[in-house]
Order: sequence, then structure tokens, then C-alpha cells
Amino acid sequence: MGRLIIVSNRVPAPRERNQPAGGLAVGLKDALRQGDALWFGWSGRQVPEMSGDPTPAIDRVGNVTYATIDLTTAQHTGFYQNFSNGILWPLFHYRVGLMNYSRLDWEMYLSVNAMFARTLRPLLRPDDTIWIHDYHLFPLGQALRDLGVKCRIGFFLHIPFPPWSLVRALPGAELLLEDMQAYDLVGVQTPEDAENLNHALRMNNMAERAQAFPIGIDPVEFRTQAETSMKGTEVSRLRDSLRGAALVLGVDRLDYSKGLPERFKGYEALLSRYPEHRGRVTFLQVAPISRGNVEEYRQLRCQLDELTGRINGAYSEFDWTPIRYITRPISRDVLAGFYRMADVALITPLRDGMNLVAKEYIAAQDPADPGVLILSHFAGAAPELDEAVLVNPYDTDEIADALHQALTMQRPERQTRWTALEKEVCRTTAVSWANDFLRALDGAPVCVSS
Ligand SMILES: O=P(O)(O)OC[C@H]1O[C@H](O[C@H]2O[C@H](CO)[C@@H](O)[C@H](O)[C@H]2O)[C@H](O)[C@@H](O)[C@@H]1O
Ligand SMILES: O=c1ccn([C@@H]2O[C@H](COP(=O)(O)OP(=O)(O)O)[C@@H](O)[C@H]2O)c(=O)[nH]1
Repeated sequence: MGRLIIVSNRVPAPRERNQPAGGLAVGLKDALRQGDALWFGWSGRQVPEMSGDPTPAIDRVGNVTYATIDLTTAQHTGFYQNFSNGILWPLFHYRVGLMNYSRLDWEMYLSVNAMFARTLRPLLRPDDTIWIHDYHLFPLGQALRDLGVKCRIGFFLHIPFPPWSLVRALPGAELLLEDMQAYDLVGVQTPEDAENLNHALRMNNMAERAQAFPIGIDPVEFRTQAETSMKGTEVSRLRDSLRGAALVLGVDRLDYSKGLPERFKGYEALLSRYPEHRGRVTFLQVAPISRGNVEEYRQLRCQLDELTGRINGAYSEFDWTPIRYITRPISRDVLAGFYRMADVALITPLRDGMNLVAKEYIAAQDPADPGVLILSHFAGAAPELDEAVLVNPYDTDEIADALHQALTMQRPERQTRWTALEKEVCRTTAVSWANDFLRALDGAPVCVSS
């Protein structure tokens, strides 16, 4: 059997116990438990300059060989920061108004994709299967085909695919659709994303490629981790500090797609409209800084600093603070225990490809006394997790009502909802996601360009 070649911009540091805060690396690492694999991508490092293409650094851990390359500062700025995260990210999260289009950045995006192809090419064998991940690398398949690569190549988009009427706001959006033609199969997170992408392809007279494969986690391992973490000092410190107050938990990269200002205002509305919860609930928001050089992310940080100050200033007592807001990452191992302790998880993205935190929260619960998941309709996880308390994240009063409902929900209802949710989280795991995609890729008609 040939090797599986994974290519993604973000690759977790192979020897670090804690993974970076980001679902792609988490989901893939959970999925890569079997077979011989090579994982190729960015090292996470920038260097001022480079003469020629980089040489991949190779590191083997278990069944996975990691091959990572550095980017120059100019490549990092044009490819990752500006084009991927300043143009594609807002557009694909339905925020066309936040897109800062520049032709120069598109050129750098294409040039880095071509460089990825040239550096990966010598590491490939004819019987490999290549699986490319996410919006940073749309053109990589075609760039590999141009270098004569004939292996099966699949692509998975971790973020939403909006309707074509929106995507076409990107000048030259048709080129992204042409990129899809180099792939034998394109996976997306939800049936809605698949319908949008296939419709865009049809509208442009191109062959349909997309199928939905919702990504998951390793729920058994995560539950065990949550049980272990409950015995750790961090969980005891958190529990002691709450002094009997209920815990509402949010965990998200500090990203405008996650609906954090609306969420803070929803919590504020709870304190205002349901005063019985004052002093009896604490909202802990973990929001590690992400893509901090992109202007919109900086502005969001200022906005949250201000909102936290305002809400805490208005409602704090000398012995109670309503919001705790942390912008440093917390290791996933410790988070597992925090999830288990939390009475409510408040997950209200305005748009999200999947949102693995929602699945982790369910996996971490104590079946005898589970907490309540409040989830946005617009998370990719919502169609699977429809026994959660679903909310429109733009409606702060609906968030307040959902919080009140969750904080007063009786154990039998919590258990009924959790049982249904846990079944879903165990049905599509990281391993089944990868197996389903790879099986479909294996059976897909060989694409025209190969
Ligand atoms: O690599 P970064 O720029 O630091 O960002 C972290 C990752 O964010 C996005 O994650 C997405 O993938 C998750 C797993 O499928 C999904 O649950 C989530 O909804 C998505 O937003 C991004 O797509 C990744 O490429 C980044 O690595
Ligand atoms: O401080 C943090 C915050 C988040 N995460 C992890 O980062 C991932 C976030 O993935 P998700 O799909 O929810 O969103 P993304 O960040 O990929 O958009 C989850 O596994 C979290 O447990 C973490 O380890 N530490």
C-alpha cells in the first residue's frame, strides 16, 4: 500500500506535547494514527531572506514523517497573512466587506503554491496518495500536475464555501474553481458547503467535485483526557476560584468569525435581564491571539478589551467578577478538564467550517451530570449537533435566553440531549472522517487533468 501524503499550511510541531490552537492540526493529528504518512507544510518559522527554494526539515515520529519548510517574511506576509487570511478567510466566512483585495498578494499566493509543489515533488513516489488541505493551498494540486504528478490528489476545505454570488466578489474567483479540476475529489465540511461549491462549478461549466465529509475528533481519547485532567491542579484551582458559581465556558481563537463581541453582549444581556444569575455564574472566555498582524484581528482585540472592561465595570462585586477573559492559549489537555467542569459551553460563531470545540465539549462530559451546549446555527457542527440549544449568534437576546435556559435546565433534559449529541460525536470521528474521504478518493473517477 502506498503512503498517504498530507499537505497543509499549518503542521503541528511533531515533538510538542501540546498542539497549536487550531482545529485543522488537531483533527488531522487525531486521524493519522494508522499507515505510513508524510506530512508536508510550513514550519511556522519566517526567515528574512532565502536564496532559491527551501530544503524541507525532516523529522520522523511514529508512523508519520514531518517535512516542513520555512517561509520568507515577504512570503509569509503576501501568502499567509494578506491573501489567505486577509482575502480568502473573510470572503469564505461571508464577510466580503472585510476582504482587502490586492493583485500583488494573489501573485505571492500563486508563487508560494508553486514553491510548495517544487519542494514537495522530489519527496513523492508514484504510488502515493496526496491529500491537500485548506484555502491556503487551492492551486497546489494543479501546480503538482504541471510538474507531472499523476498520483491521486484529493483536497479538503476546512472553512465554509459560500454561495457563488458571494464568492465571485473575488476578482478572478473562477481561477479558484479551475484549481479544483486538478483534484480527483474535493471534500467540504457540510452538505450546504458541497451544494454551494457544486453549484459554483456548474455555473462555470466545470465538473462537480464536492462531497461533504464532516471532520471529527477522537472522542474516546478526549474523554479519557478530560477524566485525567479533572485530577490536575489547574482544574482544582479553577473550581476553587469559582466558589460555587456556575461556569459558562467559551474557547475560540481570537477571530472575528467566532462571534465574540456578540457573545459578550449576550452574556451582558443575561446579567441585565435575568438578575438572579448575578454573582452565581462566571463566564470564562479562552481566546488565544491568532493572526495578530492582520488589522481586523487587532481591532477585534481592542473591542473585546473594551467590552470586558465595560461589563465587568458595570456588574462586578468586590467578591465576584462576571467575565474572565484570557488571550493566551491553554493546552488542550488542560482544556479537556475545563470542558468537563463547565456547566455550559457557549459556542456562537457567526460562521465556522466545523468547530471542533463543540465536539470536544460533548466528549468531555460526565454522563451522570452533563453540561449544556449552546451552539450557533452557523457552525459547521450544527447540522450534526442539533440536540444542542441552537441560537442565532447575531441575536444577543436569544443568547441571553439560551443561557438562562441552560443554567436552569434539569438533569434529565441535560442527559437526554447529551446522549443524542454524544452518539453523533462518536459516529463521525477523526479516523472515520479520514477513512471515508480516502475511500471516496480511491473510488473517484480519475480527474481529467491527471
Ligand atoms: O493556522 P492558523 O492560521 O493559526 O489557524 C488555525 C486553523 O484555523 C482554521 O480551522 C478550520 O479547521 C477546523 C478543522 O476542520 C474547523 O473545525 C474550523 O471550523 C476551521 O476554522 C483553518 O481552516 C485552518 O487552516 C487553520 O490551521
Ligand atoms: O487555548 C486553546 C484554544 C483552542 N485549542 C484547541 O484548538 C482547536 C480549535 O479548533 P476549532 O475547530 O474549534 O476552531 P479553529 O481554531 O480551527 O477555527 C480545538 O481542538 C481546541 O481544543 C487549544 O488547544 N487551546
